[in-house]
Amino acid sequence: MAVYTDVPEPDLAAFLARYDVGRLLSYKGIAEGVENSNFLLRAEGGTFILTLYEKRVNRDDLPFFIGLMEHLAGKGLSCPLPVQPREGETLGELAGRPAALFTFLEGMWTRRPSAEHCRAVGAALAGMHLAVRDYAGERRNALSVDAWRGLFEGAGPRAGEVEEGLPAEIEGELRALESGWPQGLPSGVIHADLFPDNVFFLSGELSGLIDFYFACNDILAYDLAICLCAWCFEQDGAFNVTKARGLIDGYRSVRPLSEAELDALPMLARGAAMRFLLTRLYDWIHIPDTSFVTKKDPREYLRKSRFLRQVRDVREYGIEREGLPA
Ligand SMILES: Nc1ncnc2c1ncn2[C@@H]1O[C@H](COP(=O)(O)OP(=O)(O)OP(=O)(O)O)[C@@H](O)[C@H]1O
Ligand SMILES: N[C@@H](CCO)C(=O)O
Repeated sequence: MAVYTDVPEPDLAAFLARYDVGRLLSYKGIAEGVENSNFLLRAEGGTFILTLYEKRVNRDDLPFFIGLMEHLAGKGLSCPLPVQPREGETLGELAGRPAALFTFLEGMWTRRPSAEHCRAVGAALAGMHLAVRDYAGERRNALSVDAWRGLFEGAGPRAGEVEEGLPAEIEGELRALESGWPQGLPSGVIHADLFPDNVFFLSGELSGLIDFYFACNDILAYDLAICLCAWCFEQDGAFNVTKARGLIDGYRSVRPLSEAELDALPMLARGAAMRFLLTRLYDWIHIPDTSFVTKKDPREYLRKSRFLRQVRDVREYGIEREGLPA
């Protein structure tokens, strides 16, 4: 479970005294998530999420993330809004860690996304891409194509323990990605981790997006490619074209994709599968089995990568291109 840092009640009460939220009524750790410690907190002034930023999040990036959520909420996008203290910085310190308080977002994430969920996610992602066009913050994507080889080397020879022949297979795919990675496509701030557990639905409607802690500047269509990987495969590994069509058409209903973006999508999707294969592989090898963090299976993304490597044209995702038959 993701509560790495214990928070003694007197420390929390002192932290909360900076805010206009009244007295602390209760708080409990949230088991989900792996990066940070999150607490559900009830105070006289309402229900909030308290986040303590753990080691894997770079302190210098926090103003970018917090500013981004403030910007998005200011544009009417439903996401956690950092609560402003009466005075001082939004980002405080609690139990020796950087900490901030956020508004609570109603809803639940869906474990069984439908094509309609995918359409809603596509539209919300495009809405985010439009909303961040005038966000001044910038953050390099430390997990983009130029970082994958380092991650792979960091996994080391033990990658072969996950599956025989895996190092050679990754090496071949990395070369293809490094030489064929698209250039010059529209870029901006992307979410970069918009998996089902980061999208809330309420009564069938999308109620908000959370977890902006991988957000960075990169190719906009790469964000859509990440969603394609995360939302459009069934649990048995089969690709679902109806979901892919929903996702991409949902996106295009808000922000049209250029021909160049459509052409690039198959390569971007291969890259997305590689990114999550490699980060999962790295954790699989380096996080001890005794850790309380549930490690995610890299083989899921290996299977997705294998499928996505066969795709030659975006129409194989079930969508139509203007002027071209599907
Ligand atoms: N603003 C919010 N409103 C309601 N629930 C929230 C909010 N923020 C976080 N949560 C809850 O906390 C959980 C963990 O949050 P989050 O995904 O941001 O953590 P994380 O450690 O960064 O996770 P990840 O491993 O996905 O990077 C969510 O699944 C959700 O249940
Ligand atoms: N969404 C990532 C975890 C990091 O947030 C994964 O499934 O590998």
